Amino acid sequence: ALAVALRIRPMSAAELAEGAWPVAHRLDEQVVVLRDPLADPDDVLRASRSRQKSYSFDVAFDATATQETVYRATTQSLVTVVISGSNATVFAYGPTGCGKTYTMLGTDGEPGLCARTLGELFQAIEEASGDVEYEVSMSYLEIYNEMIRDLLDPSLGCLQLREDAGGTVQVTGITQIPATSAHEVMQLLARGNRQRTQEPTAANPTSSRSHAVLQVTVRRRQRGGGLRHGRLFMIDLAGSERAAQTRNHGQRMKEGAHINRSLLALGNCIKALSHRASSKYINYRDSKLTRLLKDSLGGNSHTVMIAHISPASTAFAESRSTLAYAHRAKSIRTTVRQDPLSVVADLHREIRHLKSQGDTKLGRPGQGKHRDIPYTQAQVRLRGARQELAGARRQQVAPSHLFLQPQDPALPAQHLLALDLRAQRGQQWREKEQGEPIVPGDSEGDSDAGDKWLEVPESPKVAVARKSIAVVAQKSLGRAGDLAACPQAELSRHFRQSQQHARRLEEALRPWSISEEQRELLALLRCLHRPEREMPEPHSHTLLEGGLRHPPAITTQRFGHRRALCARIIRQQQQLIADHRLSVPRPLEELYETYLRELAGDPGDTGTLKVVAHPLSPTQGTSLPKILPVRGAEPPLEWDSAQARSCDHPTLCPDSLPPLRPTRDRYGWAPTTPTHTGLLRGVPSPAAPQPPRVQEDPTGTAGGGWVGDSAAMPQSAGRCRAAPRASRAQTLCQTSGLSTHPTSPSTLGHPPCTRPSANPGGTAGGEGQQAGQGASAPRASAAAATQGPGEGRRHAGQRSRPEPCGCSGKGPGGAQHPGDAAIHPAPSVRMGAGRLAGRLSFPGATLK
Ligand SMILES: Nc1ncnc2c1ncn2[C@@H]1O[C@H](COP(=O)(O)OP(=O)(O)OP(=O)(O)O)[C@@H](O)[C@H]1O
Repeated sequence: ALAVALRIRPMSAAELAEGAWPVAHRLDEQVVVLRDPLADPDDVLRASRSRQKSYSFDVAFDATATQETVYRATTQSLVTVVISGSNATVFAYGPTGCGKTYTMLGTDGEPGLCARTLGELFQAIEEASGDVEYEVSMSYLEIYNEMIRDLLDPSLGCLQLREDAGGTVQVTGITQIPATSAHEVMQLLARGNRQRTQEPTAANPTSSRSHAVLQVTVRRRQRGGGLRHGRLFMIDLAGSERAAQTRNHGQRMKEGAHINRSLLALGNCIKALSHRASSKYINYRDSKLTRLLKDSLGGNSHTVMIAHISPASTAFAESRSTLAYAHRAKSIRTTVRQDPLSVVADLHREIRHLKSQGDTKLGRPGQGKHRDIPYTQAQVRLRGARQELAGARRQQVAPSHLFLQPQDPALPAQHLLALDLRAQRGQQWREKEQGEPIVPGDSEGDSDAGDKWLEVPESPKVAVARKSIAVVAQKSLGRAGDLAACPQAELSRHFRQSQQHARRLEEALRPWSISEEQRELLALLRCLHRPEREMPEPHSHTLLEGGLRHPPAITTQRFGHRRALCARIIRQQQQLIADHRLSVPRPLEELYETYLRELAGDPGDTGTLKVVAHPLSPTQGTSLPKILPVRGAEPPLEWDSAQARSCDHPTLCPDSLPPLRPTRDRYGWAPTTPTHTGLLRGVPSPAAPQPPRVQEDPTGTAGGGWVGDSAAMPQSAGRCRAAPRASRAQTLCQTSGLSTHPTSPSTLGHPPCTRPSANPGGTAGGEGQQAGQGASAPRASAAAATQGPGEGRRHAGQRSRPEPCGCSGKGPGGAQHPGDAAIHPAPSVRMGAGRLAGRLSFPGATLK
């Protein structure tokens, strides 16, 4: 893009004399603010209008900026551009008397951009390598009243512009003076300036009445290479002026008109170039200035425009239009093209250079390569190495292919078949047992199926399919015999070997006279192949994961079996609950909810669930009771849930799930009714339900603690409630076919045990609270549960101290010590849904 800089000169003496004040300020390195001096702060009608406007540029300078600063920020970079053979342009633009000539030419003490640029240009040429030759020449012209004059030889008169075949605009017949030093150029420049038309105006006593164009041409010739031309234009434009401001008449006025016309043409070009997408045609022909600047503006040049303004309030209008002009120029984009001929020449030279390098490295003379013995030898060795590398690569890749083969291509088919079979059996069973219409994917129905569907015989079609899959699997296993026989360690070793082999080959190639590029290529190839060694491992992981996601038929079968068992357990428990008209404790509801969600695969509802059919209506039939979400409803019954709450979800702490079958050694519970030999040992048969009995409190201080007993249960502050709990447990065990532990405190009169209180604040309610306070009791239970199951059951406000507890180390909740449960799962169902079933069986056997 065209780089645009803005320079604000200091206030002149004349401006200060006429009482002007500064209205243009540099805000930061790029932003300039112009304040309207006529804006009346008391004008309420224009109060909302902004009285100042900011403009941003590539770089902005104020009065404090030195010539050196301006040079470094704008023009210095162009030196390298020009000596490398490209075009560059720097031009000063602005109203008359704003410092354009000062910036470009400067003074003796403060030389301007021209002197500095030329000084650095020659210095760079001097420092350039001996391979490159430079020739510098210069021409200096002015465009005065639309006429081109040679400032180095004014006698030539009016010169003409023409475009050469390459589209470059040239001034015919202009004097080109070779220069060998900056000093020489500056002398020529001074000579030309003396010829430049300069007249005093009211605005500037040394007003330039023409556009001055210094053209420095640098011819760059690379030894053995092509020739390049770099051109540097340094243009000091005449200042735009207003007749009223300059108070010009006659010739001055005519000059001013020409100046303004050419500047207007320049402005139009800038406008058109800044909207290049919409305006395809750029009219450079309106003035000599724009024709000359065609390359600089329209492309093929690195161009810098330095706009100048006065800070004075009296120059506000000119400053505003200049800022807008320069701001618009900022959006011009230029594309620097290189001389195609010189580019081609450079490329040829590069090719020759590379060829000669290659010849030297391979020991091959430029001519007669086939007769050269070292070259032929190198070719043979290279061919051999190539073959060896290819072999190594094949070896390296082969095991990857083995890994990539699926373990058993028939496996997916088997899975499909198993799923189909399962669905088919479920369908058959339901039709037979329930006569229900079947909804595909009805998981609840599947659960209900129990293990009956397992007994449905396999259809002949499925059996045939299974056999054919087995045959295919056998065949494919035979084909992949190598893989099966080759353990992973062996394959890894194989990879390492081939990798080492490749490295050895690479080492062997190193002393050869191969080029740097070839060596780099080899290294790259090795890097490319390396990941393949590591690839099989993640891939095998993926395969393994896939296998887990699609478990084999046997796993599916097992899972179905467990689910069926689980459903049976739940049914029987429901029967038990219904028969005894027991309320469902909240943890059980939660577990049940989790269970149903697992069945439905829906992690959604978290509301409290309530068994609708319970406790008022006994569970009917064999189907699961319907459970509806009841948000915010308190569970109707307190329940010692410490253990259950300590681990709500079976998948989160599966190891703490209570076993279904009571074991004496761990929990102090043992079945006393060996007649029940089903999966739920100790659970009374639903066919012969016995109502739960309320055990009399041996101490006579509390009721049985069962729901509904709360009214009858007096508060018993500070007393351990383990005894009635144990009594209830005992009662239940009697009714459910379980027996209390022979050494249970409830039967042995509470052998005291000293346990540190886990509830120092005494926030957990005691059993008396639970039983006697109805709905508030579960909260206390929950609080107690947070302190560890089986602990902290005492009344609120009870002080923390070791105290005798009337339990046998199981906690006052009777059977509620960690891991306590009345029913233990059979070993075969202690996984997955079976575990969940174990949790569900828990309250049924420990009910008070
Ligand atoms: N940055 C500056 N620092 C100090 N003096 C400056 C600066 N810029 C301009 N001047 C002074 O302002 C006066 C006018 O400057 P100059 O002749 O360069 O203006 P100009 O834009 O070239 O005017 P014109 O277009 O009429 O030729 C000169 O006396 C010059 O020394």
